[in-house]
Amino acid sequence: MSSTVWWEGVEKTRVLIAAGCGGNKPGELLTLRHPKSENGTCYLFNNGMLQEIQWFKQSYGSWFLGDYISQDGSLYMATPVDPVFILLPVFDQARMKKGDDPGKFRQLDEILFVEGYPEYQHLLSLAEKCMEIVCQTQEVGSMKFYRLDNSKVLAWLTCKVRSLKKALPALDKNYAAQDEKQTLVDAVSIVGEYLKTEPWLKLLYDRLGLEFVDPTTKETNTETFPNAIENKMEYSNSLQERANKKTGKPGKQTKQAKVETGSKNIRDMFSRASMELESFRVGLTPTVFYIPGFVTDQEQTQLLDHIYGGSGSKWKTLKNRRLQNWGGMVHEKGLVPQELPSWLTKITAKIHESTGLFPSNINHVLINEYHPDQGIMPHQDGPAYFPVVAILSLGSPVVMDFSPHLRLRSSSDDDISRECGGPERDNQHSFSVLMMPRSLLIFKDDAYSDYLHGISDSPTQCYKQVINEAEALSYSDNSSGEDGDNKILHRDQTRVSLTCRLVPKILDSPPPPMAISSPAYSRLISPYSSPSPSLSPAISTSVKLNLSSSFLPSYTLSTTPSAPHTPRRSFTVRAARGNVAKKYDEIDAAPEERARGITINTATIYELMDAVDSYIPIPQRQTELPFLLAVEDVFSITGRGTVATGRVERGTVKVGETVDLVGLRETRNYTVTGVEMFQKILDEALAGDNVGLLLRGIQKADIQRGMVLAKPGSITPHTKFEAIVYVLKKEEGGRHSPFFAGYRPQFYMRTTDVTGKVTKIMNDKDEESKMVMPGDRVKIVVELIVPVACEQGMRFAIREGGKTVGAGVIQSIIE
Ligand SMILES: O=C(O)CCC(=O)C(=O)O
Ligand SMILES: [Fe+2]
Repeated sequence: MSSTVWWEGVEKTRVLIAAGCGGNKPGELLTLRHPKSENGTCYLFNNGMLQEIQWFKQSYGSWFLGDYISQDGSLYMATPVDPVFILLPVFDQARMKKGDDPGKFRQLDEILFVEGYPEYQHLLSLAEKCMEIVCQTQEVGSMKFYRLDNSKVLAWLTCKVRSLKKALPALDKNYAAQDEKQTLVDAVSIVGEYLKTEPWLKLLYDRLGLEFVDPTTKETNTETFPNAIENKMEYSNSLQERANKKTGKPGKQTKQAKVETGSKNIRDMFSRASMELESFRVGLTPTVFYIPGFVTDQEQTQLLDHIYGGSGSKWKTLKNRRLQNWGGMVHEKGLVPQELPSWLTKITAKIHESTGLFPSNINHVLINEYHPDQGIMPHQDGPAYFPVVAILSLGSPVVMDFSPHLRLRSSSDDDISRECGGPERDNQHSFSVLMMPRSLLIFKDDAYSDYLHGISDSPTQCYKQVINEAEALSYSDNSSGEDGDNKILHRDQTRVSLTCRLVPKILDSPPPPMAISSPAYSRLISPYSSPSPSLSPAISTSVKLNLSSSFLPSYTLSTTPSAPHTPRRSFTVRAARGNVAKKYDEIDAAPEERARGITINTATIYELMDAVDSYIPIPQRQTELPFLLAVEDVFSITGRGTVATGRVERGTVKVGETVDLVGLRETRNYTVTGVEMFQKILDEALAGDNVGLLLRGIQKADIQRGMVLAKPGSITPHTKFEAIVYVLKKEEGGRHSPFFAGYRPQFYMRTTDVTGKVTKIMNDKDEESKMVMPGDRVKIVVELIVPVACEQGMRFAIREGGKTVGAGVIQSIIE
């Protein structure tokens, strides 16, 4: 989905259409080197997505924006680009390869230190996520080192070219009409727009067995947005001239023009799918997508025929269901691959291409079969597949429950009354999804890492409170589940699901078996250790986490101490919605689950909760102070208005009250017209509550993370302050080198990073000093580039591209 936003705070207002911005966050403009031309080029970085900016201009035209006319009638369009292309030359250079030697392994922050281009540092976490696909990595302690690997780069490029070649005929008749080899050449030349001729493009031609064609004429046609470090939205007219000068070879002119219009679409296509995916997002947070009718009836039948058609030996019987494993064996260190059969690659390619979420083809599929009274225990999928999983459902519908990790609640007495969404349900953070046959469920990131997912083994399930009821039911021809108001689903058929994931790490052979196999040792190193029979019977522990509000630490937890001779405890807790007590240990212990890479180490969770509970005092809610909430996210709710979410840091706020919106822009005030907690409407919110505040008269674009909502007049925005900071040492994960006055890191203040400059450095005695070494504690003066709501005593972190390098507290406000 694209949205049009005003881009303010740059010298001249421009109109930019950007993908997936959601309208309220224009994102950051970063100046990076174009991967082909190496010229400084402006990219948009938003929501973890890197986008290149294209520029379109008509000879005459201006924009009418509200009551303002922007004379620049150009249209800037941001389209997602695979960051691997952009980072490739940087990683290439960083390995300092000479001749045939493979070069050096380097840490990400070193690699991204590009002379004259400090904004590469913003891509740190993105690089961490995406560059393993083209790098070899080595871990030493907590440090990770990367080195670009030519064969991986070529494999990745070949894959890009192949999927592009496959997609071209569907996009443009010209491609459909030509022969395959020509389409391959066209695909390479499109990909080549993002590659330096030496070495990549030549190597790629070579690998594909094509004759290398000098693509220099293409380079002049680049229409990406050029660099302007000081004035981000300035552009050079020469670009337009260049764009107009089509320098294609004579006779190829028409073809060239066609390829170019096509190529714009095609560039988008790398991520267009993920833009469209946005419309399938369900629930507010975290990231869950539900796509009804992902496969047709016919495709469903064909898949089931293949699943049941084989020899039958593929099925493995588990305790509570049957399972087929396709794609190879997953080990903690990666996948020992086995080719997927073509009927599976067909469906996985469809998932890969239409969602745009997997960096390369899905290579692992689990097929689970559930009879109506079978389910899967709450679990987390293994780290090998992080961060995304796609589950295709066939056969009977079912409800999948998600419950947050550290907040597993006990089998308290009201569980049964709660089971179907009774009024007392207080599981603010749990949620459920109705999975209809032929649908695709995708969950990623937080939903993958911070929640357990499971399916109860009850043949009837309640779908009253699912986050996707409308989406699931509107598409379904099956309304037999409706049972008055109770919304009970009768699972009267077998369900089959395909859990489709990508294991990026490929192993050549299985890792050697563990040399030491004592249970105590394996418990230390693996979350999957089996209980030793001699240590049973285990002691049961009752855990009561009272999460009546979202004020995190306000639970009580009582445990029956384990007897001294029983080092292992068993924990009996209830599934978030089930009325059947579950032994989570069963999952820890089940070798089949372990082999599947499922991880749940509940014992450690409870040990951790024990420790947390006895260690951290319950904080007092600071309800007496003036209200303040730091905005974490903003949503636009059709028909209702704009909702800002976040945790109330202090004070209280009631419906009808006026609040100031402070920071990043001029302070304005708005009326709170609604206060909501997870699925609960409230009259007021107190310090510690995680809430959404519905605000009157505000557009989504006017409010963003980093602003605060506060009692009018209680806090003001500032750009300059004096602070005491501690700069982390290298060993503490901090910088390796000193910094000087003029240093420009990001200051993480409440919910956002703001760039700022350290303008003055002072030692303990208030004498000005020149340099700050890692490990130093100093006083500094900071000037932020935008005003932020801040005050004396406020803490912040100093970060470089997402990595914390220091911490500080504001001593006094200067401006
Ligand atoms: O069958 C499902 O929908 C869930 C399967 C699952 O969670 C898994 O295979 O890890
Ligand atoms: Fe799972």
